[in-house]
Amino acid sequence: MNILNHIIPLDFENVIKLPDSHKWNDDHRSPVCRFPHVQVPLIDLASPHAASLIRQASEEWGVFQVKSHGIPMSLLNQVENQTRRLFALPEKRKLLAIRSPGGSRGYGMARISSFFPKLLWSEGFTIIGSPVEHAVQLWPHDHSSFCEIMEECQEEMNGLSEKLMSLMFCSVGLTNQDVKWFKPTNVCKNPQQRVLHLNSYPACPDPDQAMGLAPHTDSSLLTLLYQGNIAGLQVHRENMGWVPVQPVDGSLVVTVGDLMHIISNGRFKNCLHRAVVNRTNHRVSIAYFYGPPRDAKVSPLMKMIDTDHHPLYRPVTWNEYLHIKGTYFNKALELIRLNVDTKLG
Ligand SMILES: C=C1C[C@]23C[C@@]1(O)CC[C@H]2[C@@]12CCC[C@@](C)(C(=O)O1)[C@H]2[C@@H]3C(=O)O
Ligand SMILES: O=C(O)CCC(=O)C(=O)O
Ligand SMILES: [Fe+2]
Repeated sequence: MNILNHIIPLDFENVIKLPDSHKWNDDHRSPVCRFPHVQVPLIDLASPHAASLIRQASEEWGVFQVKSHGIPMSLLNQVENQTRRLFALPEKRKLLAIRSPGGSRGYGMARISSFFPKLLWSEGFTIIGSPVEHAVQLWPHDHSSFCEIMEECQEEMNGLSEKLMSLMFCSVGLTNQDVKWFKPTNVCKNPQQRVLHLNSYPACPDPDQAMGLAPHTDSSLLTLLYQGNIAGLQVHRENMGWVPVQPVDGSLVVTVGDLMHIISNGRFKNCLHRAVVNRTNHRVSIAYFYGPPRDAKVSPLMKMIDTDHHPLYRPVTWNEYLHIKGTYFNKALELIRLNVDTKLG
């Protein structure tokens, strides 16, 4: 298959029947959890117990939803509207901002697509740092509202990610000083660290055979996801299967990424998740990937290691890990795992 087939999405506007290239078989579309009462934890960040609830959710699930998070609903609505505005553009215009092969920024199918035998019923747009360069191509005379709203979103999501990181550290007895590279400032100075990814899942003529976003874990420390009020995200829980994450008005989903799994020395679960599609509604979601400074080596934190808990992973930078993930996908963690006999020091 041509490499661009995994970057250029289908022109969904003009499709009335699911093409074979997008028909997934049952092995890939394993069913949802049989217990409807099983729900991803919803945590009120205003609660005095927030830190311990986050620890428990991160150890058991690797995912939770948060409310009272402080990001104004008006901003989330504007981000959703701008996202819909972008994906409603004609395919020809969106292709002006196409991601280059091997690149990370711009319009296209999610990078994981090339690791699966069938194509995804979705399109995405990744912003790293300033969105301006691509926004000018999309709206030559009217890009400023998109840029202002996306930049404000990056700033707010960065602040919330830092707050959640501090709570997670605190919940396992760490202070911010225990983590050399973690310097919460509330203002994200390094543009490379502001990764915002917009997802679009058009209504699908045969949702049971299609896949919005195939099962994956995120490479980040944490991912914040706004999914509006249309369901589609499912998380995998051992012994239960795929659990749908019900949208809760104004709340955000927080998933633990691979790098958090590494620095917690396996204590926090990295969350395997996927997105399914539906017949009637065009769903969009907005993901903010929070990671360490690009050149900082991250490794299991000293306080997570003792004679019973040897370090499980070697040090990696976020850039290096993204490269390994982009090449080996779900084998990436295995490839940086240390031998069980490796001793401290
Ligand atoms: C920082 C990043 C995380 C990401 C790869 C990227 O360089 C930019 C896009 C991100 C994304 C979004 C959709 C799912 C995902 C697995 C993918 O294919 O591209 C993630 C990547 C990731 O977490 O590895
Ligand atoms: O759209 C969703 O619910 C999931 C998005 C996601 O997993 C991602 O962007 O990494
Ligand atoms: Fe994801």
